[in-house]
Amino acid sequence: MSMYKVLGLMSGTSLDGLDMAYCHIWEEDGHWNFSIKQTKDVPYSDEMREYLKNAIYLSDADHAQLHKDYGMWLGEQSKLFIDELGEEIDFIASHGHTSHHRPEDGITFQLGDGQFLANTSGKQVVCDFRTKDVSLKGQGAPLVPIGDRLLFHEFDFCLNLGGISNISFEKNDERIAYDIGMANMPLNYITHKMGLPYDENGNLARSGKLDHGLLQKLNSLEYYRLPYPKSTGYEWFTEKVIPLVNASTSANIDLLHTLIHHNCEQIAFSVHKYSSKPQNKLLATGGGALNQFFMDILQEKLGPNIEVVIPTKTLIAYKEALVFALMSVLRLEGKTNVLKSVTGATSDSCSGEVFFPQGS
Ligand SMILES: Nc1ncnc2c1ncn2[C@@H]1O[C@H](COP(=O)(O)OP(=O)(O)OP(=O)(O)O)[C@@H](O)[C@H]1O
Ligand SMILES: CC(=O)N[C@H]1[C@@H]2OC[C@@H](O2)[C@@H](O)[C@@H]1O[C@H](C)C(=O)O
Repeated sequence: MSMYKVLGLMSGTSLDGLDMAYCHIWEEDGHWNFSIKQTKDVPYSDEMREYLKNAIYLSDADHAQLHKDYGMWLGEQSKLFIDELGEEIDFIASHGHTSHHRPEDGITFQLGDGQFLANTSGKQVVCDFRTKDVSLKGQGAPLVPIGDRLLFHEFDFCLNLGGISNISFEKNDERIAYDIGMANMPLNYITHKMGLPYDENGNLARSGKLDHGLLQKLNSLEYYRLPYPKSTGYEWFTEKVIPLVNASTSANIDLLHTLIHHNCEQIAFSVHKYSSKPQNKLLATGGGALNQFFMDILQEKLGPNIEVVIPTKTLIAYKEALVFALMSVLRLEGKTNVLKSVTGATSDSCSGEVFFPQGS
């Protein structure tokens, strides 16, 4: 039995910062196991957040520069964390930060150059986990469901509430997953206007009231009627969601309240459609699981037959970094780490580019 010591790096759509999870991962009797040994969150400076957020609008030259600079920054942060750990690691698994995602045009791009990351950290790196799947006509997302299947099989549904919400579950022995819609992205859009990073615990949303007109317009968005496989991102949010939110004259707290109801209705719609047992367990992770009002409304909309399980804060915040660590192990063992049943690609794949440190 080999035990891998992996540093997983994730930068999500909420743009809070870099999530780092040092994990032990091993396979025993045909089952994958994990232990998250230590974690670190490096918040982005306002300047860096703006750069990453606007990367989609950069010129080719500036985008290439940011790719290299961010790769070096990831390497520096990894080196600092590894020094703090005081332990040797085997390799780094880096998701990077998505700047472009248009799978229908064959495009997905994660910032954070793997070679510069490897050179700066002095460690082997596995990164660029989405391109191969998109080249196979897949959505290139979500990727975490392979981890849901291999590490969290005791749950009927795995729901992640980051900037975007996504869900995964088994159906006829196949893993199915897709982005349901938005989660914290529009909530943060409103709280930023109020001068707050986010709505702690959902307290502001709880004090608001429902804007029925907005709820109905949001629920009517075409994306929700598309069949899976499907994925979404910042582009959909700016083009389709923001205009509806901006058109409402409701107070900010009412918008927060309504957006949470809307999210939970869409999640409940998916879960009810695909639940096949009398009693089901749903694992809720991502920052939204820390929003108590969100969790209360979710449980209310799901009803008593679906139990919402909220895990430790470590798993809530670092599950995605952990799964990219697992994906890198699978990549180096030459095993499938991206499922066509999830992404709609023409085949499963063993995805990720590998870089070895160069120079001294
Ligand atoms: N205590 C809290 N109360 C309410 N909301 C919270 C709390 N903590 C975090 N959040 C929300 O969760 C967000 C971060 O979630 P997370 O880190 O899972 O997103 P992400 O990984 O960037 O997104 P994605 O998975 O879509 O790429 C914050 O921006 C905030 O909106
Ligand atoms: C293209 C891209 O970066 N997509 C992210 C994003 O953030 C959440 C959702 O949209 C999901 O599709 C994906 O991330 C997670 C980690 C995934 O691939 O499973």
